[in-house]
Amino acid sequence: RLPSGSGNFLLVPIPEYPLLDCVPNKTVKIVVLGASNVGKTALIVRFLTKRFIGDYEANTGALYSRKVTLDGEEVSLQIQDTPCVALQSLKSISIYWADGYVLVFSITDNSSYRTIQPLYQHIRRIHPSGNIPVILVGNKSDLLRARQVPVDEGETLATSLGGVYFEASARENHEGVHAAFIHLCQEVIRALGGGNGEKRRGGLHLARPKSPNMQELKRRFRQVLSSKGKSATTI
Ligand SMILES: Nc1nc2c(ncn2[C@@H]2O[C@H](COP(=O)(O)OP(=O)(O)OP(=O)(O)O)[C@@H](O)[C@H]2O)c(=O)[nH]1
Repeated sequence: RLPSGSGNFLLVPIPEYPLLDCVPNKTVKIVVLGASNVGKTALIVRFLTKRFIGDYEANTGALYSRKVTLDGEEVSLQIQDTPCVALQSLKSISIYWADGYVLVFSITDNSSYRTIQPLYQHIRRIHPSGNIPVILVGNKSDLLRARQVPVDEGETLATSLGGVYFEASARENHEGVHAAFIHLCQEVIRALGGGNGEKRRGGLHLARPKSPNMQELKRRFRQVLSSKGKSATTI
């Protein structure tokens, strides 16, 4: 369990905003999926607290709820951590509920990379008609000597899933993790506010360019990155 005497470990559970405190009609729901031990919980905690938690209680499938500011808009973000990936057990986890998915593998574990494709197929089955926003995260990028999955394989896989690939280290830094989650949130907002039909929700009116193009997306992404020091989270 928790090693004693280390100031680097988060010893208290992360408090959640009560769901009632959510920003009305502006909720982004994200599920984090991947094989066991790839760092799903560590990534979520790093994103929400900027801290790395080492060893801690087993992942029980916590739901984290936070307010974040995206492009000047306050949004309630709900992130579901999932304890395992056995496809049959996914049915019992509320992944149907999600607006977007973070698919995580560890760059040091080829088998975790191979779980991504079947996981994605499962997501497609439950969202057959929609372009459901997905990102692929290769975690543990600090363990370069133990790398089993080359960067280009991550990129190729992400492209085939229709998403973007991020390498990150929940252990070493906040930036890559932050960039990945913020990118997904923006994709979700675009999908919810746009007209893909399946996921449009009544009452959700988020500012978005009428015809988003790559230049505009890059500009907004740079904006988020340059303000990262000010923290996009409200915790
Ligand atoms: N070196 C390194 N270790 C990491 C990183 N992220 C997580 N870990 C370690 O990997 C182990 C697994 O991390 P978790 O966050 O529990 O992984 P998980 O995917 O939530 O695991 P499950 O609860 O089994 O689903 C822990 O010992 C973490 O300290 C990372 O970026 N680099």
